[in-house]
Amino acid sequence: RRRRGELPPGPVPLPIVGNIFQIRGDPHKAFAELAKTYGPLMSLRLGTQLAVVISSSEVAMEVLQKHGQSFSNRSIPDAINIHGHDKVSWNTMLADSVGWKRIRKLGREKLFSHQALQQTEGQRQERLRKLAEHVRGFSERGQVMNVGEATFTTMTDLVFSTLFSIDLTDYGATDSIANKEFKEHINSFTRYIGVPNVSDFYPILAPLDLQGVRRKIGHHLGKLLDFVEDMIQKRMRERRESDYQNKNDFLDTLLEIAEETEYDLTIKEIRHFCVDILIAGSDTSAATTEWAMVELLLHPDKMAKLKAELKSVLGDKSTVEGSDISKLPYLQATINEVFRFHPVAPLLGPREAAEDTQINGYTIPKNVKVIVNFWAITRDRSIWKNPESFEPERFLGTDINFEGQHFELIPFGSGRRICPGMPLASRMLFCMVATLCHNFDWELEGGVESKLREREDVFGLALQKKFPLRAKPIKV
Ligand code: HEM
Repeated sequence: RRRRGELPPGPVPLPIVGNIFQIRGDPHKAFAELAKTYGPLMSLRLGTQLAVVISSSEVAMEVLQKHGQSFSNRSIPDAINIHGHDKVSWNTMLADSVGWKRIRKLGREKLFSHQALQQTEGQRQERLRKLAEHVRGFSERGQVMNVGEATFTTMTDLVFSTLFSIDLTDYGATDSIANKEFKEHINSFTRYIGVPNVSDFYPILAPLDLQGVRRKIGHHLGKLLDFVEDMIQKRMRERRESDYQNKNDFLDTLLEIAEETEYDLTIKEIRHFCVDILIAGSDTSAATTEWAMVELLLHPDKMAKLKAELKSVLGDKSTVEGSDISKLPYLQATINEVFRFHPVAPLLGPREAAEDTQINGYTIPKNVKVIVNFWAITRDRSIWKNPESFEPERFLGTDINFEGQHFELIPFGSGRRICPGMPLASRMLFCMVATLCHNFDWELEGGVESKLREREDVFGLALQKKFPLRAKPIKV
């Protein structure tokens, strides 16, 4: 029995800095190391701020599901408090606000439902066809290609075309300058969001923005907002023309909704909402695809099994559709294993306690930051045999999936705040990996040394590869 109000155990904090110096290197790894001593429910003091870190699937279920109501708000980094983004962003709005409930409903019913995704399937098929064509060019010239760059471009393109029906590589100027700039803004945004910020550890210093993180984020966010504003204004002009043909993309759906009264959606909200989707959807999906290709290239036996399955199900078809996925169990097992082995959001989206809550006899006080260390769960030996090796077979014959009910595999989070883009992300991921593996054999550039560095990553909003994957495609 514990005293009411007793905090979860944790390392003794030093005056002023708290436990900051015990979090060296990547935070997910440092938290997992500390949890070996202090357990799966641990308190840390980061500067003046108290945080609670969860490191087991059982406690994750308590927090995200059983007490989900109390932990549905996000902990908002100071750097986001710019351009009014924190007030209207899907990611930061309070879970009991009218705005957040409305945007979730809209996502569920109008954008990411099975029917809505069927409507935008054509857009994605076209992008996948282009990807296959692009890779074929390299195979015909016998050249090594930057697979990471191609997956990022295609994923951003897939998200972009689902939103705006525009091919990012053709947008704007005669070459792909817009594409490069766009990538640069998304990459920089996600990189700076991952930077430990003094303003978050000592909120009293936040107005000074000592590291300039808010200013830098503001620059990139501003560019993305301007970019989307152009899209919206252009589309609104087009929609006023009498012969306008509906493009059936997210933007048309959102503008239609804004014209109705049921959702009470404003153009400003649409602007921030589209930027949220571009940021949340591009890097995460692209990094996961790149990690999938890395592991398949490092494991030729798994690649051979996958190719055999694709050949037997798809035959001569060169692209894969959403409806094919259920017939491809080894592909599903491979993607599950990639989500486990390389979780691109290792700490999910940090939450904040809305009220004092009792978990396992300890008290998590109101307003405290709550971090679920999904990475620690993916390395938990009591759940996974040989967690340090890549084995899709571990998922064959099990009913474990990533949809938020199996707490040992929650790459998209769980509960009320689960990733709304999961149905789109998983479709894009399955189709892209299948397209790259079904149509080509691959040779990894470099020898053993390059193989060792293939798994090095960089922490940010998405856990990215440190060195882009380079390999030679060979047309089959
Ligand atoms: C592999 C791809 C992706 C991964 C691993 C991923 C992961 C996540 C995670 C872990 C969260 C926080 C969930 C939680 O707190 O429980 C999240 C939130 C979110 N994701 Fe994703 N995501 C992916 C792709 C996408 C895509 C494609 C979109 C949109 C098209 C998207 C839109 C969002 C949004 C808007 C939120 C904030 C939701 C809210 O706070 O209500 N994500 N995602």
